[in-house]
Amino acid sequence: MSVVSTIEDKCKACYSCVRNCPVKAIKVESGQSRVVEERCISCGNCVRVCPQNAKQIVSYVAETEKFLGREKVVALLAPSFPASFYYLKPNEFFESLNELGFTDVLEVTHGIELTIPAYQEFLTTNPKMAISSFCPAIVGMIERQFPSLLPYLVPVDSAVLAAAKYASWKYPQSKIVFIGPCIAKKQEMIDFGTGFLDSVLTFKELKRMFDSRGLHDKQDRTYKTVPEGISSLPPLFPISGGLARNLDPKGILFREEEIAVVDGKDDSLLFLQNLTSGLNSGNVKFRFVDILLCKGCIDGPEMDSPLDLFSRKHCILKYAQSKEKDSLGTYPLFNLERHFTNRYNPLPEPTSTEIKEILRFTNKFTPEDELNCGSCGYNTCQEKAVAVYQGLAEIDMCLPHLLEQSRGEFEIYKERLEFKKVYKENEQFLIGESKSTNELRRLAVQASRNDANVLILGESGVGKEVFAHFTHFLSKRRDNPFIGINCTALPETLLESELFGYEEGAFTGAKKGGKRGKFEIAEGGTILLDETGDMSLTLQAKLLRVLQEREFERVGGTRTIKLNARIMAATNRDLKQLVKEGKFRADLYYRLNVISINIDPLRKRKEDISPLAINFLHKITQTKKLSPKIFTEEAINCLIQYNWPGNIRELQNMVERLLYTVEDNVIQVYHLPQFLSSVVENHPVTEIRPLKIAIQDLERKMITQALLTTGNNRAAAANSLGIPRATFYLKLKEYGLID
Ligand SMILES: Nc1ncnc2c1ncn2[C@@H]1O[C@H](COP(=O)(O)OP(=O)(O)OP(=O)(O)O)[C@@H](O)[C@H]1O
Repeated sequence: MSVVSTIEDKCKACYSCVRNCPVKAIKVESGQSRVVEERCISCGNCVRVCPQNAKQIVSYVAETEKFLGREKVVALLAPSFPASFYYLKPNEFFESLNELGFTDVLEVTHGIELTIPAYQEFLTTNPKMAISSFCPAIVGMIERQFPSLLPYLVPVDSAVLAAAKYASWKYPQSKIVFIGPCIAKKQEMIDFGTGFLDSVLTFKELKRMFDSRGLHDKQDRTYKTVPEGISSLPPLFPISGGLARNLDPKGILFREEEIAVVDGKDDSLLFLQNLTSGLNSGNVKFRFVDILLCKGCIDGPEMDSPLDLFSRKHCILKYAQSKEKDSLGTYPLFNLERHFTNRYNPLPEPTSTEIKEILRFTNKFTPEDELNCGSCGYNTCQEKAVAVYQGLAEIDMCLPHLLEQSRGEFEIYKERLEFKKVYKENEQFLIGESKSTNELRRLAVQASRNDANVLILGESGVGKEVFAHFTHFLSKRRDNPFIGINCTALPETLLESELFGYEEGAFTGAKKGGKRGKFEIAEGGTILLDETGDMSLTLQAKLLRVLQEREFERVGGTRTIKLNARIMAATNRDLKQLVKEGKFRADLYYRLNVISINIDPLRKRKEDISPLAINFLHKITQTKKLSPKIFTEEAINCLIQYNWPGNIRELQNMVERLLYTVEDNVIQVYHLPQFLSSVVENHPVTEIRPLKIAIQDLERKMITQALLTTGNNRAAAANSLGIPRATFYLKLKEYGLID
């Protein structure tokens, strides 16, 4: 259970908590920051810095109020109280506690007296360095981030736990309530305090309780006698270095230069990092490290004091002067032994390629683009990219990027329009880095310089239409329409009227005033006859005439219309074979085949897979307004290894599916469907998995094999599989093999 949580309505995603969390325990999800329990050390920095008060700490106030006034209750008082309740004299403060229902007051300083001998013994018997374990946030940090330092933590109870043991012994049948400035003590109670501590209140919570009973107004009251539990040891340890002074006031255990006094979250973190590497290289000379995550307990997150640190320290010293004793009291023997747990659970580290990929999402392509402004809560753009990879940050949480997006959308649009005619812009049509795609680019540029007919061959989904479109955009026809028409999708007569148009009354159901056909609509532009191989022989003859004469008539019309469109044709069928079989006119074939382009299947140009997948990820994310994601290198590897029978279309559909189904920022191998991940993992065929999925896999394989063996003849493929053509089409759609 985490002692800190977020009040969702209040969190406004300012990332203050992200910025101030020393252990990366804040995760931003859907614009809300939440505490990651396993990583949190309960230091309370997020509570302290949240401008919206959106972080709340677990409260035991209600529970405590239930036993106050009804049972014997001991207030176990942290020694920093004079700096928080500076406006009350100690006796007035004790009196207020008494009026609230506390029957006894016992100072945590007793815990110091109890633990000092154990610390001294540890230091005397252990020649190695020792790190104080009083600060629960530091212990939490070492357990989670610096496991190699665990053996150096002094295995002795904290002063609070020792004092709680003493209080339980001294006041049997009483409830023990620790009151202090620390949030991590709440976690310490949950983890170790069972049987000794019944509640933990913070100074802030206590003040609210005082307020509700009007106890702050009652000053100048005197406690009848000094409470029995008041220790006479000067309580110096809420001040940085105080423990070391309490521990070895005469400098017997260690020399001044052998003590490291460290405080504050940034210094502590840096110190522990340096200490870890120093120990590795044998460069550490300290005997004792007195370390606190805050700048002393007087800087605790729940001090609730307007005084500056110097004044707080002054309050403590003043109170300490009222204590005269410099020798320790005598106490019964308690078992103060303590164990620590290795909670180290490192987050995955991205490769530099993965970091680059994440940075691209917020338009950071070069080191100069990385502003390192810190507005996302991370010191550098690279750090933030790592957090994205680790699932702690969201890809688009970049203020300059969001500003640029909203401010610059219009400008960018304008700019794009201006660039429309420039080759560079059009180049984006054809994504891919393979030799084969580069060659396609070259051929497109070449083809764009003339008006010759183009025949584009290649398996289904390889990008034949994309190529045609690209060539059109490079040509001088670019400002006129590019019209694609699928010749298999329509029955013969409908296709004819779609291509040639029709006159009014040409057939039953013909529109009034007739209709322009694609040849007319494409005026000045380009027309792509897709799947030409499936055209009927009658239509082939009509098409041949158009290509020869460059003129045509509408269906039912007599007026001759000049063709002013460039003709391109595409097919996934083997046209030469169809010619041999008498299914495709040889003369039409030669007419179309002036420029012939053969596009390789995706499995033969693997270098294209990664850029294509990444490009689809970006495009689909933007157009469908989905949350951005990246692939791990291993996941991309799986995509590369697979042979993509449905080619680029299949890849595109797969990326879209993953964007919908994967909730994390990063698409990992285990998110991929089995037929993709197994390429890399090499699962045995005998592997037991859900039957439905196994059947789907097999079905998919059979379909792609049928397409391969029939030379992409869908009717023949359906026939060989023994299923109706309509069902076959549905299956192709289901497996992303057609749109
Ligand atoms: N080089 C490429 N860059 C970006 N996207 C591409 C590329 N090639 C193909 N695509 C995408 O893949 C899908 C299929 O492409 P296209 O329709 O051009 O293939 P095709 O070979 O004409 O298919 P079919 O034979 O089934 O008509 C489209 O969504 C297209 O945007």
